[in-house]
Amino acid sequence: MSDDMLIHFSSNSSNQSDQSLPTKIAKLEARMVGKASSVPPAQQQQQPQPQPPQQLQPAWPAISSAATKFVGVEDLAEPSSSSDSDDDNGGEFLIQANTQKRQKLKEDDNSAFLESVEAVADGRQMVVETLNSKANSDVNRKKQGRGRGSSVSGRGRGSRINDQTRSQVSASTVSPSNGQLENSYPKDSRPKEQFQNENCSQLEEEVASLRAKVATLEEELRKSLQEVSDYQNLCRQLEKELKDLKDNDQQMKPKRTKIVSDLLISVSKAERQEARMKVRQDSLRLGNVGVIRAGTVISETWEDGQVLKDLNAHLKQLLEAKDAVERQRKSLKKRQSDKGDAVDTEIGLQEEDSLIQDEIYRSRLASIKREEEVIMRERDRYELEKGRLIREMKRIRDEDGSRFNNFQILNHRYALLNLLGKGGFSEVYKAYDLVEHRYVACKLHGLNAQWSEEKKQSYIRHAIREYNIHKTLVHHHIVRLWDIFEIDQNTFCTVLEYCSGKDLDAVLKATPVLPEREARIVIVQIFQGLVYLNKRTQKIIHYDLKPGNVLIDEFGVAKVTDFGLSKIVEDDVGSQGMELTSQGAGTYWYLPPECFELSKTPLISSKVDVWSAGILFYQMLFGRRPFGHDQTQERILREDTIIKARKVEFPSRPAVSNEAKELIRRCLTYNQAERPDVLTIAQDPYLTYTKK
Ligand SMILES: Nc1ncnc2c1ncn2[C@@H]1O[C@H](COP(=O)(O)OP(=O)(O)OP(=O)(O)O)[C@@H](O)[C@H]1O
Repeated sequence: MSDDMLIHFSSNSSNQSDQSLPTKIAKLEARMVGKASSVPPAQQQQQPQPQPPQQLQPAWPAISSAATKFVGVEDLAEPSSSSDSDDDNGGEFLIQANTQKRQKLKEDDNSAFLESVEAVADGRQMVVETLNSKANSDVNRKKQGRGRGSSVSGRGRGSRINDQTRSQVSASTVSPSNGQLENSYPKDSRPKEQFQNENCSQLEEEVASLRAKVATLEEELRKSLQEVSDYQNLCRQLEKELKDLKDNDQQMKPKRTKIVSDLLISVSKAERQEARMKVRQDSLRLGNVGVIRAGTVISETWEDGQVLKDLNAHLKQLLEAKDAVERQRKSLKKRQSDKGDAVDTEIGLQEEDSLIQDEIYRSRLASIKREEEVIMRERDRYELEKGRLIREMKRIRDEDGSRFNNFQILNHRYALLNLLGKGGFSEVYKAYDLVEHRYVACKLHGLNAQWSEEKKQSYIRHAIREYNIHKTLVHHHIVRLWDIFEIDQNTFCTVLEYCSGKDLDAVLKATPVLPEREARIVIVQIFQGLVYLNKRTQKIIHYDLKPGNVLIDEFGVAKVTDFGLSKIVEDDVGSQGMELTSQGAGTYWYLPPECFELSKTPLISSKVDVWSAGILFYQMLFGRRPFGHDQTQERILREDTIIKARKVEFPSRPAVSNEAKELIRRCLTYNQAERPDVLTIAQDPYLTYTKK
């Protein structure tokens, strides 16, 4: 690291330095120890041999040589004959040379003056170089002492010092504009020796400051190295801690899983207890299932609870009161007509009495009616509660009868909690995924042990097909399917995204009519899911859209589920649609007329889902289905109810916007060819929201 840093420093400085610095340093070193310059032999040959002072050439050529060099300050690094031949007494030679030069100056003022200054500068330069060379050799010695000497770094620093010094020399001596002396060193007023000494001390100061900088940098480097080593130690320590934590985590995993599932189980047990307690309390108010025995046949019947009994008794009383008042009113009218032949004055009085009496009866009847309405509303509310109670009783009974009710952990990861509900061939449990740490819905598909092997295989094929379709669907308004696995020979499980709210069927049972605004946002979400199904490369017809297959979570997000009857639209399907091979399946109130076509195999498309969505929307708005609402599936089929469903009628109440009605009309277009498909109807302005 320290070497890198040094190389870095030196490479930076060498960018600005002259390239001949090693040569110069070598020369300076040679001067200092009195040896020959270490420049390459070829270069040495061209240079004049050093001469003893008494044999020194007259100053003029030496000065002129120095002056030639000084003119090009950037060329200072080039070896000159005078500087090359200088030893440690070089300063002295220059003093001599300058003395001669002063004489010459008198003869030639301008040129000689300039040359003199240049020679002085050259002398300074040499002193600088000598000092720098010393500084460099100090630094190098230090580095070599640490076994990390680098000629590159030594050169870099030296060259930088030289560059700085050179630029100072040039700046202080010659004006770049006119080449005239700026006279920071007066040529005649001070003796040369003093001048040299001043320069020397100045340069020594610089060298000292540079040494101080080097020392600071070395100190910083030492600190950085210490920091690096500290960080490395810290890293090693943290790595070890992380590894320990991971090992610990691995060891703790089964324990943690056990704690989580135990907690979940105790919460679920508490919920089960609470649910049963609530059912018991509600049964007292709302009713219970009783058993009727008729000979050997035992059947179940519903017995209303006290609240409903009281309400019904109250209603009966009101009815009796109403009958009584009406009877009184009738007899009053009869009396009036019987006394029609009385005297005029009496008639006047009696008429007024009769009118008042009649008004009393009328008023009483109106008040009974009002009371009756209140009680009826209350009874309806209790009836809905009763419906909920009956469903909850059924769920509890199914849970108690389920073989999965004892909190098993399936597939080593899904902790089964409480039963959500039971469908035709499946039980859906709320469960907790101990790997992904989220709630899921585990749908347990049970094959009837009595079924033939062929039927079992067909059911499994069907479920795998559903899984393969469903697992590829990833959309906010479609319930995700996470997993599928076998439990035993007759049971397998699909793992679904858990929706914390209710299904739309339960919502509509609790509140059969939704305000238009709420119904609209539900249908919009359903259509968004349908659009997704129809924008995929492999288009899908859901085929079983009904309130029970729309789940609404606690935040009000609606999601389409149950792809058990869905169809993949193959690429080669014509514009009319694909053949319906599973005719008869589905929920008839929600299927379009083409699905009941018997004369030929019906062709179906996404327009089936458009029809079903239209029925759903109608039901949310008006509290009933538009076709065959009170009929059974069997009767719908027998009476061709849907085949006859040519036109949709709207009740006058509740009031619903024309846009909503128009959307329903479009969805329930009888003729399949004229009915818009999913992508077309999704463009309906009613199904899009824009900022007003
Ligand atoms: N992903 C889920 N999240 C939460 N509850 C669910 C989920 N899937 C189903 N349920 C609930 O489980 C119960 C049973 O669901 P299932 O789909 O088996 O019923 P179904 O639609 O009545 O039956 P079938 O599929 O035979 O028509 C329903 O009450 C439903 O609301």
